Formats: sequence, C-alpha cells, structure tokens
Amino acid sequence: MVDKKLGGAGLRGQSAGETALCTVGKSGSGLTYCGYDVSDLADNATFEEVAYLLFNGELPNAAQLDAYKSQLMSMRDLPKTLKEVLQRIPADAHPMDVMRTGCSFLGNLEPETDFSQQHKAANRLLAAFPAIMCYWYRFSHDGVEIDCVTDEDSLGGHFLKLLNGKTPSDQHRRVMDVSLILYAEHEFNASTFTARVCASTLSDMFSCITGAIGSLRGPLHGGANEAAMEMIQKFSSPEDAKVQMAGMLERKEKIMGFGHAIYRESDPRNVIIKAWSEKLAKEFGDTSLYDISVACEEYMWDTKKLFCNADFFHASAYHFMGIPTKLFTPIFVCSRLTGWAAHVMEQRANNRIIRPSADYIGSAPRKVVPISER
Ligand SMILES: CC(=O)SCCNC(=O)CCNC(=O)[C@H](O)C(C)(C)COP(=O)(O)OP(=O)(O)OC[C@H]1O[C@@H](n2cnc3c(N)ncnc32)[C@H](O)[C@@H]1OP(=O)(O)O
Ligand SMILES: O=C([O-])CC(=O)C(=O)O
Repeated sequence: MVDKKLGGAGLRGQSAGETALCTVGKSGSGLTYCGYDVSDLADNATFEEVAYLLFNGELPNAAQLDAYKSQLMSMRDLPKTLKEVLQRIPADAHPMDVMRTGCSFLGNLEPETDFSQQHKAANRLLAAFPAIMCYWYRFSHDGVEIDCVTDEDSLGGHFLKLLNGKTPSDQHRRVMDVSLILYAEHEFNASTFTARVCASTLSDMFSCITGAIGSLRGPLHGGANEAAMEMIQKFSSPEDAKVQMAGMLERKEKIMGFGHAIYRESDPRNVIIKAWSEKLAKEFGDTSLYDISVACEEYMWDTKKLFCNADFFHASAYHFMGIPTKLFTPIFVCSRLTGWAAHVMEQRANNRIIRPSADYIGSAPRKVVPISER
C-alpha cells in the first residue's frame, strides 16, 4: 500500500524533476516566475510581458515587447476549416471540450513538424485561443460569425472585444491582464505535469497542450472557478452561505475554490484577485455576491482552516465583468498555455522519458482458467 502519510498518495511532497520557471510555496520565495514575485508582476507587468518571460527567460525591453505584441496580433485569425469545425460543435458542449478540439484540430492544419518551430506553435496557440473560444461561443449561442481579429493589442482586451463585440473599459482590460498573469504558471501542477509527461516522449506541442487542457478541465484543478461560481450563486445571503456550507462539509462534499495541494495557509494569488473582485463589485453596483464570497472565505477558515485558492474570487470577478460562467476555465487555458508551453520547451531541452514505477498491490501470480470453466 502507498503510505498516504509519507506523501506517497498523489505524489504529494515528492520532487518529480527540476524547473527554472517557477517556485510554488517555497520558503523565502513564495510564488515566483523566473525569479519575479507574482504580485510584482501583477502590479508592474502585462500578460504579454509575462508570456515573453516564460518563453525566453527574461522580461522584454520596450522594443521587444512591441515586436512580440505585433507578432501575436498577426497570428490571431483562424483557418476557415477550423471555423467550420467550431460551427459544428453544439451550444451545449462544454467550452473546455471546444478548446481541446480547437487545439487538436489546429495541430492538424499547422503541425509542429520539428522542435525548431516550438516558439511559433506556442505563440500561434496563444494568439488563437481567445478566437477559438469566442468564435464557437458567439456562433453557437447568438448565431453570429464574429471577425476573429480585433484592434485590441492585449490578449485580455482582445478576448473581451471578441466576446462582447465592443471595446472594453480600461478597468476590465487591466483585470483581465492581472487574471491572466496570476493563472500563467504554477510549477508541476496536474495539467503542467501532463504536458511535461507528453513532451518527454518527444511528442509535438499540440499534443502536449491538448492533454494539458484535459487535465485542467477537472473540478479539482482549473474547473474549480466555474464550480465555485455555480456554488455561490446558490447562496441567497452570507448567512445562508454559512448554513449551506455547513451541510456540504457534513456530507463530506468538496467546497470548490478552497484548499491546495501545496500551499498550507494561503494562496498568494487570492489576495490580488479578491481585491479586484471587490472593486468590480462596487462598479457592478451590487456587492451581494462579493459579500457572500467573503462569508464563505471566513467560514471555511474558521471551521476547517481551509483558504481560498486562485479560483475562488476569480469566479465573482469574472461574473462582475459579465463573462459567462462556462468560459471561466477556458480563460484559464488562454493563460496557462504560457506555462505549459514553457515547460514543454524546458523538458525538451534536457529530456529523459518520464516513467515512474508503481507498487504492485494486485493478486498473486495465477494461471488463466479456460473460459468454459470460469
Ligand atoms: C488553480 C487550481 O487548480 S487550485 C485547486 C482548485 N481545486 C479546488 O478548488 C477543488 C477543491 N479543493 C480540493 O479538492 C483540494 O483542496 C485539492 C485538490 C486542491 C488539494 O487536494 P489535497 O492535496 O488532497 O488536499 P489536502 O491534503 O490539503 O486535504 C486535507 C483535508 O482537507 C480536505 N479538503 C481539502 N480541500 C477541501 C475542500 N475544498 N473542501 C472540503 N474539504 C477539503 C480533504 O478532503 C482532506 O480531508 P481528509 O484528511 O479528511 O481526507
Ligand atoms: O498547483 C496546483 O496544484 C494547482 C494550482 O494552483 C495551479 O495550477 O495554478
């Protein structure tokens, strides 16, 4: 038996390799990307700067950033055949399935034929993901065939304009930027590890990212922001939230958006997105969902010493910006793609196939009994 207390279950506490991209919950450094604290990046950088950092190891200077943003803007449009595929996906499909299909299909049309194209493949996906999500969403929900190119020079602004068909406010652009920075990278989380395992077989970038999307989809990982939204919308008031959460804990249900595999006392991303959620609630003109969220946070800490992870206040923040709940986890994909692709590149640079072993707990050796005698 794997001894859970020794950290065997879920590989908890075991190092599975080296990375120069990120620290998570390390004493003295907390959450850093290539040495930069995440709160420093959220205050002083844009998402495109962070993407450049993860792909190149250094922040860009002004000229490099301009060139990078222009490059990404030039890669946004979708091939006609991909649009046709997206048109055929029904409105009740889960958008994470749409992202998975969109990523995989693009890999058929524009395959990464050798690893010298890895930056091109990663940037193409980065540029195209908002359009994959919004083209399908607007076509299947509103019957509108949107133009996949906008004049918004940030990925966050581009996404909001594709979704709403109008120029976003500066505040909403900035919140998207911060959110994309917070979600960009997180060491050996489940989806990134999926991407690295796939990369270790020398597979292509599109396969690595498609697999990672599948891992992120689950409610124990990226899907928690959507699940948290569904939960808080059921609570009628802060008091009701506490009563209902008590029942959920009693029934041993997981409260989505709380707890973490690595952090023990807090997730450093929470304080940042929570502050934005509060600002957006005031702008929205109705703070009740924010107040309910704060009550959830207090209740979970007081009763279980469980804290909000990055997903919890993202739910209300996205909601206040008018983003449909179904699109919450796909936005995470648009951001985390940067971390995934950077890890794929890092794995390839010093590769050995990832192949751990398992402790066997099955039956003792036995002989096949002929089927007629079973
Ligand atoms: C961006 C991200 O992906 S962040 C993670 C997003 N996921 C979620 O929000 C889903 C809800 N949270 C969880 O399911 C878990 O906290 C995980 C998956 C994030 C981490 O799982 P683990 O590392 O196994 O959690 P951990 O070992 O800290 O759990 C300790 C105890 O707290 C419980 N617990 C942990 N999180 C929660 C929660 N959200 N609700 C209720 N109980 C919880 C566990 O069941 C466990 O109880 P037990 O000892 O009786 O079995
Ligand atoms: O690190 C993890 O296990 C999950 C997480 O917070 C992330 O991927 O952002």
